[in-house]
Amino acid sequence: MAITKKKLVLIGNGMAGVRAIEHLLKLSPGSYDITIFGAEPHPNYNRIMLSSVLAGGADMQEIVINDWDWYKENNITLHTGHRVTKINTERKKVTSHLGIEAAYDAIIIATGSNPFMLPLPGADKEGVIAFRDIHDCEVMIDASKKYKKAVVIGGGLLGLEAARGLLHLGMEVTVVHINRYLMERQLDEAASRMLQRELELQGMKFLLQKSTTSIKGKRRATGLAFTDGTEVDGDLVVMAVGIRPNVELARGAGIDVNRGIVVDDFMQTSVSGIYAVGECAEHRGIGYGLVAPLYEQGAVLAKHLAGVETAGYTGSVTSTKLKVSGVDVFSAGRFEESPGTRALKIQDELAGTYKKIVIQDGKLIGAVLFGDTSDGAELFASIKKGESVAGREKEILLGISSDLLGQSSGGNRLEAMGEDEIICGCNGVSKGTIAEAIMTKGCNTAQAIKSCTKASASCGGCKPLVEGLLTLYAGDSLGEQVKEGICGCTSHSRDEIVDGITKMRLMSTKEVMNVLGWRNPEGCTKCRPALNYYLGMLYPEEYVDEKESRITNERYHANIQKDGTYSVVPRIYGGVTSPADLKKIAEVAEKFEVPMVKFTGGQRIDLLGVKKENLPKIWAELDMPSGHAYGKTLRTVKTCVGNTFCRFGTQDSIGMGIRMEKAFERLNTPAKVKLAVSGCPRNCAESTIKDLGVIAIDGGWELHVGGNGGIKVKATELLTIVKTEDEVMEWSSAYLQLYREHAQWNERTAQWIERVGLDYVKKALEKREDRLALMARIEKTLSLTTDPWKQIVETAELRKNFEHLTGEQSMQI
Ligand SMILES: Cc1cc2nc3c(=O)[nH]c(=O)nc-3n(C[C@H](O)[C@H](O)[C@H](O)COP(=O)(O)OP(=O)(O)OC[C@H]3O[C@@H](n4cnc5c(N)ncnc54)[C@H](O)[C@@H]3O)c2cc1C
Ligand SMILES: NC(=O)c1ccc[n+]([C@@H]2O[C@H](COP(=O)([O-])OP(=O)(O)OC[C@H]3O[C@@H](n4cnc5c(N)ncnc54)[C@H](O)[C@@H]3O)[C@@H](O)[C@H]2O)c1
Ligand code: SF4
Ligand code: FES
Repeated sequence: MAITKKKLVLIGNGMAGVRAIEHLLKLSPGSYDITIFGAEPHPNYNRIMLSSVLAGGADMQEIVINDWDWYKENNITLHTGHRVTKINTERKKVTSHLGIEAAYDAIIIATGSNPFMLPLPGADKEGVIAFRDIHDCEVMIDASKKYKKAVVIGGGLLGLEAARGLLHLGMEVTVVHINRYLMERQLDEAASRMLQRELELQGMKFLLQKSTTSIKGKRRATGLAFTDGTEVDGDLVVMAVGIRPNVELARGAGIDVNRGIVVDDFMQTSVSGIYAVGECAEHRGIGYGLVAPLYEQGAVLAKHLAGVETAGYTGSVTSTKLKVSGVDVFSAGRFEESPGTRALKIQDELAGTYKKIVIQDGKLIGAVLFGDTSDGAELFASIKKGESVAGREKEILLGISSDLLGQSSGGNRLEAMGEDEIICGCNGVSKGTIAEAIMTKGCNTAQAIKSCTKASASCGGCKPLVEGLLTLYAGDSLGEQVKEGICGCTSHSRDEIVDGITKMRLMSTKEVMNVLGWRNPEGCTKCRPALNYYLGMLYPEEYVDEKESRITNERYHANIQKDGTYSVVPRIYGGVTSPADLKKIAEVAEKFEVPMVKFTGGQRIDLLGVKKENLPKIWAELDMPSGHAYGKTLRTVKTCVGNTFCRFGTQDSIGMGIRMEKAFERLNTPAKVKLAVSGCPRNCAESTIKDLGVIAIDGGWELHVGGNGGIKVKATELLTIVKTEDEVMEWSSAYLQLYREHAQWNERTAQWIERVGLDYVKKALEKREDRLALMARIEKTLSLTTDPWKQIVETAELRKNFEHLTGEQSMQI
């Protein structure tokens, strides 16, 4: 007797529903007769990637998840362009708006959400749209060809991704946000302000704390009017103010509906045989608006329908990553402080990074990252795991918990993960799938894994984990790593850019961006200072430094402090001062009422709390060179007393240090450079945690390189041993120039040497002729430098400009 298959109807051909079907087909192939209704006229596609389509990072073909053939191959009856309007629970059939009927034994409702459209006067005008599907995307692309100005209402994830896409399409974009700061559902205020500054640099405009009252225009929208009486112009209005679960169909069928369709842990609704997954569902009072939890729901439902034992769905912790090129923002879990939680934060204005972690009962429960999101995947894994991080909080904050992935708790966490555990939430790719791609399909680069499994193809947040699995499974046979651009504005690597600049003799940042095809023609805070550095390094004589491409502190020649004041650190060669200089510093501190005078770790004197307008006056009165305590340049040469006074000293460390500092001061370098000279191996100047540390020995000097005493403490490695002070200068010059010519911008010597290997450095410096050539180039560069404080003090124009800059501008790079 032929067994009649059960009839399963999926309503909604979107991400969550089709995902459940994919799982079901794997778990129990052929056990159901499947019919799918989809209101959109397309096969199943990756909605997440619409942002990338708009921003030029992907085309429509690339975002299809399952093409038409997939439905045929799996014997699925597909009705696209058919909106189901009725579920008849008595006769057990569904009907579409065009009259097609399908009988069912089981139904999955996966109707997603509707974008919330503010019920404003004028909301029905032409040019007012949401951003939800391919059609909306096409409308925006068309509008950008005819109109100039766009307004996006809503500064959440969707609004900002829409705005970035519209900028890419050449429109002027204003984002109107109701809150005090952007993305308040994912970020705290500090991260949000940094994000806003970065997006402003990309050309986005913002109107915060604005409540829209109406949409202006006759037939077509021409702008918005606000409650405070102000207005903004715009020929395209995109509403991105949140979503509402699409529940009307379920409600009409008598299914229990709250905000979403109420489901139990097996995605079962209040009506037997009818299930719901995705954004339309409400589980334990929560409706999710991100793919990762919806895919988890789909996996549970598929098991349940296939009769495979499952513990059920218990809810998800979520993480988000804004998909805007040139800006790295990550948020996970409960990032807001509340009673009983402890928040630790670290902010580096210079590098433009911010990190916040939130801890409760010794466990990590939330995190916010800006500028550098490389720890995101690991932090998220720890949050999900709910493991104790007690005693490791500081390490985690500073990113030196070498192995949040778990080595500290015995064995690598990636190794310990189950095959079914999800690595890429956006695409629902498990560890097992990636492992199989690496081991049986020869995918030995992150790019190959992406093409093969789609892992890391959407927000990119899982990339560190994918790379971790590559190392785990491919080990030594790792192929060429994915080609990464220096930032989201370009896919060119540092070496390709430097090569391009040299071969085509490109002479300005704009020219580089144009000729090398930057995706974002304005560049961002990562690439602009980097290009400025590379051009200055390659053309020391011809290139005119672009002040506007420098970070704030370098433009002001002082470090901005948290209260907006600055710090002044004069150059004190080798840390050796004189009564006359000390008097001068004291008088200046008194006269300008400097609130704090402090000795720095690098043996300098820091005048803290100086008002911006007083900077040139203080520099004039001090009449001392800039200590460059603010720049990517030589900071200090720390010295011990050496054989001049110390009974252990074997050489004149003070003399050597002063000679080095006088030689290399004002040198632009990829990242800050700190030096030290110790008079004997007791190493009182801490030479072994410096970028270049010199240690005197009997009859000579040891040169140590690649140390770091900052966030990631690293001891130096021995480069060479020399006999004379002249040789110290020759090797130091050659080493610093090699670093200048080969490191990536913002890469400290420690990271550079870790990347290229000490052997590479030794080999490049072993021949004297090579050292002399490098030395000649550094000397040329050094001969062209001037003291910036002196220059500003002596140039009325520079001084005037300086004084006229506003506080707001000072916060931008
Ligand atoms: C531009 C954009 C970017 C995003 N980026 C991210 C991101 O980076 N990360 C992330 O996690 N999430 C992101 N999201 C959210 C994510 O896309 C959604 O959470 C996800 O698509 C929801 O899946 P779903 O299946 O529940 O709904 P959908 O994917 O919306 O699918 C529902 C489908 O059902 C159809 N439908 C509705 N009613 C009926 C009916 N009565 N009959 C037949 N068909 C019907 C709809 O037309 C739709 O095609 C983004 C969303 C957008 C719009
Ligand atoms: N990268 C990602 O993960 C990503 C990208 C896009 C969309 N999404 C998802 O898509 C869904 C929709 O995104 P969304 O950004 O629209 O939703 P959202 O609810 O996260 O954000 C909406 C924003 O609009 C603001 N807002 C509300 N009313 C307003 C008004 N009258 N005027 C101005 N601003 C107003 C809110 O303050 C809020 O910040 C969400 O579930 C989101 O998670 C995720
Ligand atoms: S490093 Fe040696 S020479 Fe220098 S102060 Fe210490 S003991 Fe003296
Ligand atoms: S988690 Fe977003 S692409 Fe993998």
